[in-house]
Amino acid sequence: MNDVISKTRSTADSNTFDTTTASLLHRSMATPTQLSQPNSANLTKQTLHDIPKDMPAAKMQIRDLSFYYGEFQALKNINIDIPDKKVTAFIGPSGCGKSTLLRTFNRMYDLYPGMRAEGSINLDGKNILGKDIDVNLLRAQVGMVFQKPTPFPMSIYDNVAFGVRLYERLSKAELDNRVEWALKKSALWPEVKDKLKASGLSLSGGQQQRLCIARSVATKPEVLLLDEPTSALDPLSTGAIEDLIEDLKNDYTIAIVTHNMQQAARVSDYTVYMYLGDMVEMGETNQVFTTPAQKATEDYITGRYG
Ligand SMILES: Nc1ncnc2c1ncn2[C@@H]1O[C@H](COP(=O)(O)OP(=O)(O)OP(=O)(O)O)[C@@H](O)[C@H]1O
Repeated sequence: MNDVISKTRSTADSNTFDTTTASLLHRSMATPTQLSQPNSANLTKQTLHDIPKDMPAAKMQIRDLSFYYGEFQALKNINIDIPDKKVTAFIGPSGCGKSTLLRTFNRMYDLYPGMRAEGSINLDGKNILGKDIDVNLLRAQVGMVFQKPTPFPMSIYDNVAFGVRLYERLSKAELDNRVEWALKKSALWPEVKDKLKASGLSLSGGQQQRLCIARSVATKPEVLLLDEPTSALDPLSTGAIEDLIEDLKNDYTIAIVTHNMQQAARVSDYTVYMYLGDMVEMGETNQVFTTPAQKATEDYITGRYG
C-alpha cells in the first residue's frame, strides 16, 4: 500500500486533508488539561530494562521520548514497546500525558508551532521523528480517532472515501468496495447501507464514532490510535465500539487512551500506566490489574489516587 500512496500522494489535494485535520485537532488540543496533584510520589523510575522481556514483536519502539509544549515538558524519557496486532491501553490521571504521547505516534503535533519531540519512535524499524519522514504518508499508516466523533460535513459515503481519494486512485467500483469494506469492518454497514448519501452528521453519536473509525480504517493503516473513543457515548454504543476493537486487533496494532479502568481491562492486551509525564509501568493487562509492580499503579487502579 505504501507504494500506492507514494505514487498517488503528489497528485492528491493534501492541503484539504491537512486543513481539515488541523481544524479537528485544534478542537481536541486547544484546552490544556489541569495537572493533577500527586499523592503517591514514591515511583521507581521506569527504565528501558523494565519493558517486559516476553513481549511479542513490537510494531513501534519508543525510545527516550520527551515532548515539550514550549518550555513545558509533558513527556519525560518514555521507553515503551507497542506490540504488533495487540491492543495497548494508556491509563493515568488527567494531565499525565496520555493524549500527548498518542499524538506523537503520528506526529500530529507537527501542525502546531512551539511543540517538539526528542528521542525516537521506530515504526517497523524506521524513526518516524526523522526529518525525512513524509508526515502525510505517516498519517495514512497511523490513523487516529478522537474523543468526540468528528464526521466531516458530507455524506456517509464521502466521509469514508475521503482519505482513500487523497492517497489512492481507485475506480468507482473499487472505491464502492472499499467504502463497503470499511463500513463492515466498523460494524456500521447494516445501519447505513441504504442511506450512504445521507449526511454523516445525521447519525447518532455512537454511529458517528463508528463512521470515524470507518474513515480511519478505509486507508488501511497499520496502526490505529484511539483517544478516549467512547467517552462521549452511551453504554450500548460503547459496547459496540469495544467489540469492534476486539475484532480490529486481528488486522491492526491498536493504542487506546481511556479513563475507564474496566474498559482498559476488557479491551487491552497490554497496559501502560503514566503519571506526570513518566511511564511508570507497562505489562500484560491482567498482570497490571491484578499484581501491579508499582504501588502508584495499584493506588490508581483501585481508586485510592487523588
Ligand atoms: N496544547 C497544549 N499546550 C500546552 N500544554 C498542553 C497542551 N496540551 C496539553 N498540555 C499539557 O501537557 C500535559 C499532558 O496533557 P495531556 O492532554 O497529554 O494529558 P492526558 O493524560 O491526556 O489528560 P486527560 O486525561 O485529562 O485527557 C498537561 O500538563 C497539559 O496541561
